[in-house]
Amino acid sequence: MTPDQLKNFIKDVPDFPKAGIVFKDIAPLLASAKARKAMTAAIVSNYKNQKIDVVVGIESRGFLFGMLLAEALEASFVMLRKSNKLPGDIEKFTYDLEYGTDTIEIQTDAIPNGSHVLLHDDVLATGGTAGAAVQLIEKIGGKVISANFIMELDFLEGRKQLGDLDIYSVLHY
Ligand SMILES: O=P(O)(O)OC[C@H]1O[C@H](OP(=O)(O)OP(=O)(O)O)[C@H](O)[C@@H]1O
Ligand SMILES: Nc1ncnc2[nH]cnc12
Repeated sequence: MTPDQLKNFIKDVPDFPKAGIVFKDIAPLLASAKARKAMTAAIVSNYKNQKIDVVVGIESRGFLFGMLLAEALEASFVMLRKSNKLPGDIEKFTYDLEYGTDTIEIQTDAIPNGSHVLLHDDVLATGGTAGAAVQLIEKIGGKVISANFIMELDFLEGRKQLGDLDIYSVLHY
């Protein structure tokens, strides 16, 4: 499936969750086994020659394909969660969203020192979430080698929050 064909599985929902936001709903992509497989294959093929020890998925939509990618890449999977969800010692970071603020957390012992980490989320919008995620992962000893997204909202210039990090987004809007 080409990226243009995969775009048929992303539904635009105007004015959600706030007036003026066009929400990109991945529910049709999740519903189709064929589209899910094509999306996973597109991402995996981009990383086939790279050493990836850990896939970190961002709660909650980042967990969905994050786990499929970890499985396909035979990597570990680690959850980056919203506030007060993870037990034990944690690192946290508060950041701005396209529509509000949020805090993410990771367990301090989740990633062996120096591990090659692929960060995954469904959407790169303003880049606040992904930027916070990279800082948290590196603070606990991971080396983020690339960030990957199902889609990137180019007009919000989120990749500017990620410096010179390698970024691969399957779909662009
Ligand atoms: O680039 P940014 O502006 O930071 O926005 C991107 C983030 O926003 C959405 O998460 P949301 O907070 O809606 O949570 P969800 O995954 O639980 O639906 C999306 O899944 C990304 O994590
Ligand atoms: N417009 C959007 N659609 C879906 N998820 C998002 N996360 C941030 N902005 C979003």
